[in-house]
Amino acid sequence: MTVPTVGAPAASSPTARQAAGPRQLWGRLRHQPLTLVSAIVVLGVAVVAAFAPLLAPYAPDDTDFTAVFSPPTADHLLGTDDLGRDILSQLIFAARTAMVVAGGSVLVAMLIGVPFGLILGYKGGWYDRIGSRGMDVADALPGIMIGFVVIAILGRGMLILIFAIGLIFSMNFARVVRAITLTERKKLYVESARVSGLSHRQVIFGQVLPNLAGPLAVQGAVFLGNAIKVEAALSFLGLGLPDDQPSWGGMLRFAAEHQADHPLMAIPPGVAIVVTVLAFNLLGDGINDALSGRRRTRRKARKAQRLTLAAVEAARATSRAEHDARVAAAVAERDVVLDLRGVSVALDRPAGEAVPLLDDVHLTVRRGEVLGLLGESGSGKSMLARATLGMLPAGVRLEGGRVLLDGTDLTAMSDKRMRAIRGSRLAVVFQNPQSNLSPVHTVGRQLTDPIRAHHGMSKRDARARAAELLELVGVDDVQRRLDQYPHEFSGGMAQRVAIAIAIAGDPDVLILDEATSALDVTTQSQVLDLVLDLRERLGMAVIAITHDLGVVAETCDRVAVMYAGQIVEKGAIDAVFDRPRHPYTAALLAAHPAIDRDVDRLPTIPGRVPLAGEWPLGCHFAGRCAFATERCLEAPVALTEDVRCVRTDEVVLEGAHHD
Ligand SMILES: Nc1ncnc2c1ncn2[C@@H]1O[C@H](COP(=O)(O)OP(=O)(O)OP(=O)(O)O)[C@@H](O)[C@H]1O
Repeated sequence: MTVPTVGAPAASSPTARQAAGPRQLWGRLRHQPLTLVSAIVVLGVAVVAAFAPLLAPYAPDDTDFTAVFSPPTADHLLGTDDLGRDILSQLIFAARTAMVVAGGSVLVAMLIGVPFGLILGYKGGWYDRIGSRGMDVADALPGIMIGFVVIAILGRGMLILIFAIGLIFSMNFARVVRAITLTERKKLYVESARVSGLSHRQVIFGQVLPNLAGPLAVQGAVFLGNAIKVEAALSFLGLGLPDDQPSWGGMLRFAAEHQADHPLMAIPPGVAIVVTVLAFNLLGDGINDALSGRRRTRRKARKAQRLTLAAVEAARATSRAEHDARVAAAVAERDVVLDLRGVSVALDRPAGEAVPLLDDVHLTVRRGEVLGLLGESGSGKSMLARATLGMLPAGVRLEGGRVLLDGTDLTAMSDKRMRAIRGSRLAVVFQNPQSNLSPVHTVGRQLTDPIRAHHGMSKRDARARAAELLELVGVDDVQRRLDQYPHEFSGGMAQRVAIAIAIAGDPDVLILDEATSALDVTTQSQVLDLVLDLRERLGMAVIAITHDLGVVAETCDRVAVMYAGQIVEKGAIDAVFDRPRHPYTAALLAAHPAIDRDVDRLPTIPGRVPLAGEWPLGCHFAGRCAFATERCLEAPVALTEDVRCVRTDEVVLEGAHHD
């Protein structure tokens, strides 16, 4: 059902839109003279349409038989037709018809197309496959034919015309919205919204839809022009509006009938159609360019970083030593809040076989402790977090094991109950501070939404609580900050806001998925200190997922080292870092620079982490790890490269292989 669009711009993506705040947008539009002229023309047509009875010298159906087919005169600036009706007045009233039909049909197209595209893009899978095939079929039909059919069935009239044109364009909107939603749903702010416990409806319409405002504005402008074209075409063919309603297409049809004797009559409606359609298209193009323009590079010099890395490390080391002793004693006393028992996760390949992504992971986290989940890229850290949150990606499923939160098995819970758990008892903060936040909502709105969802507070109380939370995470001037958008926050401040949103539901466990990796070292240190402070004040457990041994050493009480979907070693920080028992842990530690180690060249781990599906079956460290002498020899079979190592509570030796 697509109608070819003359010069239709590609819809700008929300990501591009994110780069432009309202002021930046206006700044860019000001430098696009063609867009400004188009906007003035569109505005002019809209004003003429709105005030047609005041502006037109005559009513559109006023006849003057003394001035039939009059050329332009002082009384009739554009002349008259065969009944002596004033052409200028008809043109002005026809502008009103054009704007009403165009606006109405774009509204109808959006009402049908936007929810359809949102659902296909957000749900994906079968919804998307079936819906997309439906859109393909609709695309194969010429749009104007759809108009003919609707009008043939329902008859002629303004509302029917609006519905027919809206139907023609609805699938264009659906296609654009679906494509953008497919990208948006993978973004971290959508994941954050889901983790914060919002329902699918709230996420789709509250989070994703506002991000489509830019592309929809562009599409809307272009399709307003196209709707005017289609209305004119149908009226020209005598299928649009009834003859007593003035329309540019109807005027053209009349002019065509009298073309031989009065060739100039076609000029006024023709020019009106061309100028208006062109203005809408250029306006759409201009908005698109302004939305997707690159953010101007800021030339502000960055403040010199006064603290050297060594000074930061030294300062932290002193406070850490005291802190560690205090926390270690407290943690040992505390009870287990999260218990992962034999969690296995697999990816279903279309061919049928299942590829393991997590293999029999056992992990416990105590109340108030900070557990570091360490491992190279692809080792399965994020997948473990997702399995814990019950948010596995499409095609990936839990194959076995249990996730116990305070003794309750989350894997047996319904989707609805899990949504209530996420954001209230389990929370997560992702890596990129800005991507954690929706670019089109104020920080206040992003904080109050989960607060209201979980605590059922009034708007006013939720705002007061949001202000408290911002203060808690160290944001100043909170009332002003609540009304600001994420792009007005620095990286560190945005991450504080993301943490405030995560702790809004007073979670028992906060997962930081590389939450400080994108920050500079000073800001990283401040955010980590904040997390340590919060866990002491709120008593929550923290799982810090990271590649960074420094972060683990400074922040965590215990560490679990992951490799190829398994935990290969876990234990207290001092034990694992000072006396690694698994060769992979030892290699990882050796590859990390240390301030007290003077080496020309750091050792590296040769090879690469095997991809999922390529994991070795046997233990490749047989006889080489400290643990082998203690436990592996107890294995019931002779230990060879093809034999899996025995698993124990504290150390699992399995398939770590790097050559
Ligand atoms: N959506 C997905 N579908 C299928 N496989 C996936 C998906 N996401 C990750 N994987 C696979 O699961 C394995 C573990 O990936 P995961 O993202 O958990 O690693 P990670 O340790 O968190 O890595 P990084 O530090 O780079 O985030 C990898 O082999 C990866 O290719």
